[in-house]
Amino acid sequence: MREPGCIAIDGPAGAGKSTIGEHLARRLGYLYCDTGAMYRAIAWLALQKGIDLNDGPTLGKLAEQNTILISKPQIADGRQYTVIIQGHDITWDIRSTQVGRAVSPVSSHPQVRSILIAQQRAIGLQGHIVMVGRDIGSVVMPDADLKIYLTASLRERARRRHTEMVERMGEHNPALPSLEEVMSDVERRDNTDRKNMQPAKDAIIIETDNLGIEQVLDKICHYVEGNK
Ligand SMILES: Nc1ncnc2c1ncn2[C@@H]1O[C@H](COP(=O)(O)OP(=O)(O)O)[C@@H](O)[C@H]1O
Ligand SMILES: Nc1ccn([C@@H]2O[C@H](COP(=O)(O)OP(=O)(O)O)[C@@H](O)[C@H]2O)c(=O)n1
Repeated sequence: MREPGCIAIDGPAGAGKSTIGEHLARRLGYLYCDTGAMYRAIAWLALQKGIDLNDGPTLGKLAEQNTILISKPQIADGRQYTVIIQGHDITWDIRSTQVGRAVSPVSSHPQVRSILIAQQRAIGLQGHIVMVGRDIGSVVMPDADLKIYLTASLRERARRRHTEMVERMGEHNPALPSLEEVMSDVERRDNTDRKNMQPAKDAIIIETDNLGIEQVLDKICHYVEGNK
């Protein structure tokens, strides 16, 4: 079998898609594309412009009229990549709690999805890419050579997300949400995302509750080897 050209990694919030996806891309020398960052960028812009998050047509136009630039990190501050929209570096802004609460309603609109999915497909056609998100294996790149669906329990995913926030914001930051608040945010996002988050029928599902990052990576590399 030939080397996998496109590897799709899907799954719910906190399953490990971005971490595993970036490590895998680096190990294979592949491009890495985090499609969630694109939806988050549109959500951020919508919040900036005070656009109603239920207004699909206007949000679709916003996605159509604004280029999202995602490039290699120019700043060594722990970022995986740099996200720029309308000349603003919003790499960390898109990780805010506010954007986290807005992104699912924004991404639920077909007018937004059709624009971003077309852009994601164009990126995927470059080949030798690890693309992460919710619907990569099922919708964006249905012919992907390898489809992985990562998941974990809600509690574990909320714990991971909260730990990440403590590391980024500092444990005494007054803006730091509690683990319970993070868990309800993740659960709310799961519920809104559910429609667009069904694993592809040919996806390999990996439960990661009791697996460390390296163990998940090794599992996936085993499938990559098997795919060659
Ligand atoms: N298998 C794992 N075990 C423990 N922590 C993990 C695992 N996978 C990811 N993490 C950590 O959980 C947090 C969320 O992971 P991330 O890759 O951002 O998830 P997603 O992109 O699916 O939302 C990160 O801090 C990451 O280091
Ligand atoms: N391919 C994708 C990727 C993200 N999304 C949406 O964008 C949101 C943020 O995606 P993300 O990958 O950054 O979120 P995390 O899983 O990293 O928390 C998700 O909760 C979905 O609502 C989507 O609808 N389709």
